[in-house]
Amino acid sequence: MKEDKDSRWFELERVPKDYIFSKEYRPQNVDSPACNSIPVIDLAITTKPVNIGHSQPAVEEIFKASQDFGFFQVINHGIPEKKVTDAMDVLKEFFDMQSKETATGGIPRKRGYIYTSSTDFMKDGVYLWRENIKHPCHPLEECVHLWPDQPTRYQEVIAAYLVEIQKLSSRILDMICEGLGLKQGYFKDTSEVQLLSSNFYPPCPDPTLTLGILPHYDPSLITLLYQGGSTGLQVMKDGQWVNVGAIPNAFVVNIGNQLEIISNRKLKSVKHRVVTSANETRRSIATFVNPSPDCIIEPAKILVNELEPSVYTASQYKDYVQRNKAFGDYTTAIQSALQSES
Ligand SMILES: O=C(O)CCC(=O)C(=O)O
Ligand SMILES: [Fe+2]
Repeated sequence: MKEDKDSRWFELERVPKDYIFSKEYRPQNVDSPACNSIPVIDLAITTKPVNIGHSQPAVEEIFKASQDFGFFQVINHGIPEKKVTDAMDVLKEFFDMQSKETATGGIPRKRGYIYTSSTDFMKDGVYLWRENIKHPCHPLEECVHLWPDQPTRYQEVIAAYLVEIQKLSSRILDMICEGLGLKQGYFKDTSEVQLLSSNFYPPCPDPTLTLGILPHYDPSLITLLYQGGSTGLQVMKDGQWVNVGAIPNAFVVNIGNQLEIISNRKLKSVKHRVVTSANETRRSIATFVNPSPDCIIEPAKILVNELEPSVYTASQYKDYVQRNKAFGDYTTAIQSALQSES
C-alpha cells in the first residue's frame, strides 16, 4: 500500500478486505471476449425513404434486440462526437477533483446532485469499486444551476449533452412504439424525466475479487449509456454473463423495468453488472429516461388480450420506486430530488 496520504482509495497494490465479495458474487469471466451477438444497430439508415407500410429496418432490429437481449448498441446516432467527449472530459475532471473528505452519503439540501465514493455503497458489508454522481435533469433549465459548479464548464457541457440525449431517446422510443404497434407519442408522458448517473471505475489490483456495480435491473423506461469505448459491462443472457463490446462512439441502450411493464413483457428488462479491470479505467454516463413520479405505469391496453393477459398491475411510478427500493439506500433522497424538480 502506498504511504502517500494524498493517494486515492484505489491506489493500492492489493484489494482491501472490505472490497472483497463472497465467492457467489465474484465474477468468473472478467477476461472473456466480448459477445458478438448483442446487436449493433446503425441508425443512419433510418434517414433513407422506405415504402409506405414498411417499417425502417432499424425498427425491426431494435424491436428484436429488445425482445431477445433487452440490450443493443446504436451507431451513427447523430450525436456530435464533441458533445460526448466534452461531457466525458468534464466528468473526468469532476471525479479527479473528489477526495475521501468530500464523500457525502446523501443529497445536501441546497444541492441538486449526489456524489458517492466507493465507501458509500455497501452490499453485505462489502464496498463497490466505483465512484458515482447522480442528478435530476428535468426540467433542464430548473435544475442545471443545482449541479456541480466545479469544474466551471460542468453545467453548460452536461446540459448540452443531455439535450442531445433527449433527442436520441425520443427517436429510439418512437421506433420502439412503432415496433410494438402503439400510437406515435405513446411514451411522451412515461419518458419525461431524465436522471443522469455517471460512474468512475478505477483500475483494480484484482478484478476477480471485486465488482463495479452489482447485478441489477434498471428501474427506468429505457437507459442510454455511453461507455467511452471501455469494457466491463456484462449482461445476463441464457444464464451466462456476457461482455458488452467496446465500440467507440456508440451508445448502449437497454430496456428498463417500466418498458417491460408497458409492453406486457414483450420487451425484456435484463440483469446487468459491471466488472473491474486490472489496467483499464472505465468511465460511463448513464441517462435513465423515466416516467414522472405521478405517472401510472401499466401494460398498454392494445397489448393485453385473452391470449396475452396483463402480467402486471398498474402502479404509480413513485410507488414502484419506493416499493422496489429502486436506488438502494439512496431511493428516498433521489425520489425527493426528482419530486422537487418536477
Ligand atoms: O457503468 C455502467 O456501465 C453501468 C451503469 C448501470 O448499469 C447503471 O447505472 O444502472
Ligand atoms: Fe444499470
